[in-house]
Amino acid sequence: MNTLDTTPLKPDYRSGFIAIVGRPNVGKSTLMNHLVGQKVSITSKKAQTTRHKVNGIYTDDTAQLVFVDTPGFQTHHRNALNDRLNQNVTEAVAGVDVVVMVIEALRFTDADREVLKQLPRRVPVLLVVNKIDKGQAKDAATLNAFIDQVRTEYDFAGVEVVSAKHGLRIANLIEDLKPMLPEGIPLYPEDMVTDKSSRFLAMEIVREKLFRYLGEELPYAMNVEVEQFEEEDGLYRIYIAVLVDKDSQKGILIGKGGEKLKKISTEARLDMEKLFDTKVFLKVWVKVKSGWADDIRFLRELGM
Ligand SMILES: Nc1nc2c(ncn2[C@@H]2O[C@H](COP(=O)(O)OP(=O)(O)OP(=O)(O)O)[C@@H](O)[C@H]2O)c(=O)[nH]1
Repeated sequence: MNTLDTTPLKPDYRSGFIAIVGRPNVGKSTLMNHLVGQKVSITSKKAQTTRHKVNGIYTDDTAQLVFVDTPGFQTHHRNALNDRLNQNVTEAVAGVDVVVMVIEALRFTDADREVLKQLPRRVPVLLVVNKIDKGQAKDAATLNAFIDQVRTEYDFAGVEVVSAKHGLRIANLIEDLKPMLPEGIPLYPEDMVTDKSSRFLAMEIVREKLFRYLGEELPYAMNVEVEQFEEEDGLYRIYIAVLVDKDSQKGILIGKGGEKLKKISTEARLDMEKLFDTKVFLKVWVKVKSGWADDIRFLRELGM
């Protein structure tokens, strides 16, 4: 924490908060992971994997960019959980210095328009066109025509094109963002990439595995809770419960002979060992909690 005190005040140093918004699956988490150079948010091929906002922090000699990752918008699956997800988007955006609106190249939909509608007019919005590595988007004329079209939808402060997955033009994006931030000292220690606890990151890793290994709908009916997290002689002991709605879901998650749950736990443990740079003992088990997604009080207990 000393870093804050010892950081010399550089002239023109910039620092501030940036919200990354966009409809589900446009690549917000992938982008943030590249921006901060470490896996702090989770990614998945399925939509809506980001439930908590995660702060990713990028620091260099001239600026500190603090990213707030927001959950995607959810238009189907209406329940109390999704109402809170949408509420979180507006909350996360209030009070930031810049909004990064991520869209997919050559694909601008009503869901994107919905996101734009939620943005406060007084905050500058940088349009980031992601997935430029894909198909027709590689053709500059096609991409430019698409961008011109999207620019008619909103008064964007600027436009950048990237491929988050391949780390293309991420440095350009960082340079675009710097002058959009106010002058000021670093808000966090320079070596910090996230203000989320190890506990939170452990939970996110397990959630990512659930999305990766279960069918389309199932993970939406699940949540993950860290029951115990202990550090002892360089070993992390982590006990994680997966909460499901029904017995049948429990069966699917555990799999034949416990195989699926074992695979999920093993992969999660390996990711955690890499992230925490230490040995991890991980136990994941399944609990049935009927109707949890509609129980607001329960969501609060989970910190949502
Ligand atoms: N081809 C290509 N795929 C990408 C790119 N960026 C992200 N993806 C893929 O798009 C999918 C969704 O990425 P995420 O980062 O999880 O998207 P998200 O916007 O955070 O999604 P939610 O959490 O649902 O809001 C994943 O399969 C990524 O690998 C890109 O630049 N190019």
